[in-house]
Order: sequence, then structure tokens, then C-alpha cells
Amino acid sequence: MPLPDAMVEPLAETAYAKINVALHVRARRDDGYHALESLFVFAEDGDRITGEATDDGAINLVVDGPFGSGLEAGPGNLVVKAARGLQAYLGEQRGAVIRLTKNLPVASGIGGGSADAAATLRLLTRLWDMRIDPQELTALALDLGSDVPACLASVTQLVSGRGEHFARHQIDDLDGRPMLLANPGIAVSTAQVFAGWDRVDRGALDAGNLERLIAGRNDLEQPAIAIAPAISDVLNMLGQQPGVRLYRMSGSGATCFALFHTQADCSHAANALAKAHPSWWTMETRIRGA
Ligand SMILES: C[C@](O)(CO)[C@H](O)COP(=O)(O)OP(=O)(O)OC[C@H]1O[C@@H](n2ccc(N)nc2=O)[C@H](O)[C@@H]1O
Ligand SMILES: Nc1ncnc2c1ncn2[C@@H]1O[C@H](COP(=O)(O)OP(=O)(O)OP(=O)(O)O)[C@@H](O)[C@H]1O
Repeated sequence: MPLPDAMVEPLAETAYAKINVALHVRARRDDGYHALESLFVFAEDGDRITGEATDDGAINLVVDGPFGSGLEAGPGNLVVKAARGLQAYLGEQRGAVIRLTKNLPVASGIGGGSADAAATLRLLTRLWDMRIDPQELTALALDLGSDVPACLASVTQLVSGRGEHFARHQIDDLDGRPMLLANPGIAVSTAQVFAGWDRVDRGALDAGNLERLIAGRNDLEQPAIAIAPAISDVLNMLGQQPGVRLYRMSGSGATCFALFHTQADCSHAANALAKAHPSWWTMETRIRGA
């Protein structure tokens, strides 16, 4: 027997937070973007997107959640852009009512907007019953943002170019590893951080194993710290925590992450940060497996 409408659960997707375990900036390109080499991993947690299909063709977005208040729900929101882009791309006549529960800080280097856009594409292909693999949507995804193509699969990937080259990458000991994210409460503009890069190529990324990644870098750390010095405080604090294996800034900041040996180490660090800096945002999570 079919369920009455009120009991039909809306479809849901998690917009997994993206973390750049290492991010090497190799060159400034003629198109203004930068050529990067990065290992992307994804957290098991992130924003949440739910939706229901409508027949009128309209895209309506409602935003809630801890970081929802500062975010517009209109045409500038990456969820709306992704939905409209998908409608146009596939000539879809149906619309959708979408709810974005914003759990991740905005403009914080963990790709919240990019993850939301990719999750919207995954959600709507299911909602509108499109017989299409979201991986076919790479060109549309890249139009929405450099990180969006890799966010479609949201598994560990080596990413290069502006973000258009991405391939699954297996590293022992990463899947399921406890991870703490920490942000000092400062929104940082990605474009402004890239503009502060000193244009020195410090060499290629070696993502062969965790040891080599530990020897890697985030070349955007220094320009981000110049804009938001509190990033140094976050890094210092993370580096002092017992059981930390690797700590670094993610993306263009200001969020930093630390990978731990055990969940107990991670929880201990989360408590220490919350006690010393109650205003900082933290999230205790794990690296999402393939
Ligand atoms: C820093 C990273 O998050 C690392 O994963 C990404 O490179 C940024 O990805 P994103 O937020 O999706 O960035 P986009 O929305 O495409 O671009 C925002 C701005 O960042 C700069 N930008 C971005 C990506 C890139 N490879 N080079 C750049 O110089 C450009 O000034 C661009 O106008
Ligand atoms: N759904 C959304 N979530 C977050 N930001 C959005 C969204 N839609 C539009 N934006 C805009 O996109 C900009 C970048 O937001 P986002 O949170 O993706 O940045 P980020 O985490 O620094 O990304 P990256 O790691 O890719 O550099 C913000 O200035 C914000 O106003």
C-alpha cells in the first residue's frame, strides 16, 4: 500500500566537508586561476540537503542550521545555481523545494558551498529520476566552482589543474581516521588568499603515502595567515595535541584540521580546544572511506 503523502520522507544527501590534506600551488595560469596539486579527503559529516520534486519548474530553497543565518537562499546560493544549471543542462521541466541545513562555516576552506552544489546535483538526479551518473556532470560542476567536480564522488582523490583533473587515490591508513576540524570564526575570501600567493613554485606533491603527505604543504597557509593571523593560533594549538599525526590548514582557510592516531586522542583535542577557545568552531569527525 503506498504511504500517504505526509509520510513520504524527502530524499536526503550529505554535503561532505572537503579537506585538502596537502595543497601545492604550482603556477598562476593565464586565465587567472592557479594550477594546483592537492589530495582531497572528505569528512563523514557536513551540510544536509533534502528535497521534494514539484511540477511547476520553480527552484525554492530554505536555509537553516547553525550557519544558515548569514547565507542568502536566492539565486546566488550554490544550491540554487546547481539546481538551475542541472535543469538547463538536461531540459528538465520539474522543479524542487530544497532545504539546506548549513552545519559548516561559510567561506572556510572546507568547500561547504562546493559540497552543497555537488550534493544538490546528486539529490536532483535521484529526485527527478534521471538515468544519469552524477559523474557525467563534471563540466556543469566545474562551472559552479573548481572544487565541485571532486565533490561529486566525495571520496579521497588526487586533484590537479584548476580542479578539472581528479582521480580516486588510495592511501593506507586514511579511511576512517579520526579528524578534528577547527576554525577561529573568521571567513576568508578564496580569491583574496590566492592573490596573496608569492608566486614561488615550491615543488610537486608526493601523495604516495601518509609519511610523504606529512612532508607536503599547504601553499596558501602563509597568504591566509597574513589576512587572518588567528590561523597560526589554531595551527599551534592543534600541533600541541597528544596523538596528532598530521595537522595543516585546509584550502584557502581559515579552517585547519588534524588527523589523530585514535578517536580518544581526537576527542581529547576537541575538548582542549573548546576549553581554551570557546568561540572557535570545531567538528570531530572521521575521513570518509571509499
Ligand atoms: C582553494 C581550493 O578550495 C582548494 O581545493 C580551491 O582551489 C578553490 O575552489 P573554489 O572555492 O571552488 O573556487 P572557485 O569558486 O572556482 O574560485 C574562486 C576564486 O579562487 C581563485 N582560484 C580558485 C581555484 C584555483 N585553482 N585558482 C584560483 O586562483 C580565483 O580567484 C577564483 O575566482
Ligand atoms: N550553499 C552555500 N554554502 C556556502 N557558501 C555559499 C553557498 N552558496 C554560495 N556561497 C558563497 O560562496 C562563497 C564560498 O563559500 P564556501 O563555504 O564554499 O567557501 P570555502 O569553504 O572557502 O571553499 P573552498 O574550500 O572551496 O575554498 C561564500 O562567500 C558564500 O557567500
